[in-house]
Amino acid sequence: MSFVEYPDRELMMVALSDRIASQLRRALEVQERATLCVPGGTTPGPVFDVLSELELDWARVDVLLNDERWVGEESPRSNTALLRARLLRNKAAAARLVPLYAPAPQPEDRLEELSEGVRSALPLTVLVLGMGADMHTASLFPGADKLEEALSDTAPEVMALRAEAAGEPRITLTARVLREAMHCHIVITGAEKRAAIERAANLPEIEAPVRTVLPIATIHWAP
Ligand SMILES: O=C1O[C@H](COP(=O)(O)O)[C@@H](O)[C@H](O)[C@H]1O
Repeated sequence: MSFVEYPDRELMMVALSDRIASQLRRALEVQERATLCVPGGTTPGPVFDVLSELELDWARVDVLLNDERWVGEESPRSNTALLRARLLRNKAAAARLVPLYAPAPQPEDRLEELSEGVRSALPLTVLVLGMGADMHTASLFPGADKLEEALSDTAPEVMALRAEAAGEPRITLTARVLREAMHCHIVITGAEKRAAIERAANLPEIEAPVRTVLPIATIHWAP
């Protein structure tokens, strides 16, 4: 794992956006399409704002979330709504959204069709992950009901998980899909998350799920 420390958040968001865009551009020189996989939550909004304005052949980019909370887009907790509002606009409006939510009472009701869409966008060209202070990444939460399977090499690409800390049911890419990404970035802010990621490096994945991607990740941190 490599660790990049920035003096402030604004600088980090601009530098990371540039790096993501150049990795996508390079991939598009040698392949027809590229996939950008991004987190939801409170951290990535400013990266989305910058990225959405960058010059790129967005029409050849598939955009996919790491995970989704099982809520409709009218909910302020919808990661898909965040994507539409902050990333899939300006120049990036031409990108294709690979959905990780479809209206239904439970994620299992739509799991097969959503997984099929995800499979069509694999492997991930550029993976950007967030992390909670509890060391979850995507929706791989410590204590989640099917975490062991979701971390295994034989997991399906997408799973529905439930965890007390997660609130609503979740749908998430599994660890093996994350680990197969060509480029992997983790974006975190603040002292609490820095301490958490340092702790994660010495814990088993079942206690610190983010550890599963640390060998391939570049961590971007700002205070
Ligand atoms: O629930 C989630 O949390 C993590 C971390 O979010 P943050 O608000 O602490 O930045 C996020 O990466 C994940 O995509 C999201 O569903």
